[in-house]
Amino acid sequence: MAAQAVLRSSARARLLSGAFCAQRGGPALWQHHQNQRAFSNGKILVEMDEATGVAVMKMKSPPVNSLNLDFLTEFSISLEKLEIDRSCRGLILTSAVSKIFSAGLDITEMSGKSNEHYAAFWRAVQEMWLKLYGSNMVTIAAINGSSPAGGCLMALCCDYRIMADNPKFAIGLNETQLGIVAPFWFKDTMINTIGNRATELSLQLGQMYPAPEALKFGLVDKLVPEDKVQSAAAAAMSQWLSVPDHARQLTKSMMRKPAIDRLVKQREADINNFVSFISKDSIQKSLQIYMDRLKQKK
Ligand SMILES: CCCCCCCCCCCCC/C=C/C(=O)SCCNC(=O)CCNC(=O)[C@H](O)C(C)(C)COP(=O)(O)OP(=O)(O)OC[C@H]1O[C@@H](n2cnc3c(N)ncnc32)[C@H](O)[C@@H]1OP(=O)(O)O
Repeated sequence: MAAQAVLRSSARARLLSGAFCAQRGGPALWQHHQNQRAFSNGKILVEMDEATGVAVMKMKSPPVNSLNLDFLTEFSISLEKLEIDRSCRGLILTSAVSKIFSAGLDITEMSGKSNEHYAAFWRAVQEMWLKLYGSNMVTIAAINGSSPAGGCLMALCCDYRIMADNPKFAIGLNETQLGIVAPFWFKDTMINTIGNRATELSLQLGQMYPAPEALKFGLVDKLVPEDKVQSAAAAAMSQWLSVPDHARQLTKSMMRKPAIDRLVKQREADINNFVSFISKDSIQKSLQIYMDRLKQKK
């Protein structure tokens, strides 16, 4: 719990000092309506049911909910706001963009930018992972669309994953297909979910799994019809919330702390690795080819 406590207190200090807020022009405030509360800060909408203590976080950054620096900053602020709210016990993470959960890291943030920008971007990716993977809340991903790479990572950070039963929606860590490499903490998160051998296959091949295959691999826990994803997530949430918080939280921490501590210890080295890797000409070329292909498929 120590690393978690450090993380939580440093994030809280930043939040309260307004470091994020100054950049974004102030924190979004809760709007109250009967026993519902909501706030939105542009790319993310959070609705909280005060009766159940469950918040639904909807990513709404069209066209594909790609994770750019602004999005990641808003995501971390929103998550921290819920984390410090004692009345919030559970979080359902989903998308407000049709057919897409999240397209993963925004490739344009990793192309043609300065090393300072790459470092700031990577720190924000780390922050998102540390907060979501280390959350004390029950976290459930309601995966209502495709979810490659960083999108898959977000889902894997949650305690439970429910996906729309549509073979057109795929999920996986496909980094090698872009000519890049999933860092050790992406790998650890996947190993902790589906095991070593399945992760090795999956990562080397950069495999994207259509929903039914993702279920077979244990990458998601349950498939339901597309229009039942939210209600199934709410039902699963009430089951998870029936477990006493303190026991569940300590168990979660016991399972995840080694991975979290590993990144916390090597955070700066990991940023330096990312910057020197991503700024290589050969890597920039691979990303350019991948982006060109994405645009050509239209
Ligand atoms: C010892 C080892 C050392 C190693 C050191 C390691 C260091 C670390 C290395 C780096 C690690 C980086 C980790 C990266 C993680 C990532 O998340 S990379 C991103 C991966 N994402 C993808 O591959 C998704 C690509 N997108 C798609 O497959 C499809 O777009 C979609 C999500 C399935 C949606 O399809 P569709 O609805 O048909 O929409 P499109 O027309 O394809 O897209 C709409 C527009 O959005 C743009 N776009 C899509 N995805 C992204 C993205 N990820 N980033 C930025 N932009 C994206 C797309 O180009 C379209 O744009 P326009 O043409 O301008 O409309």
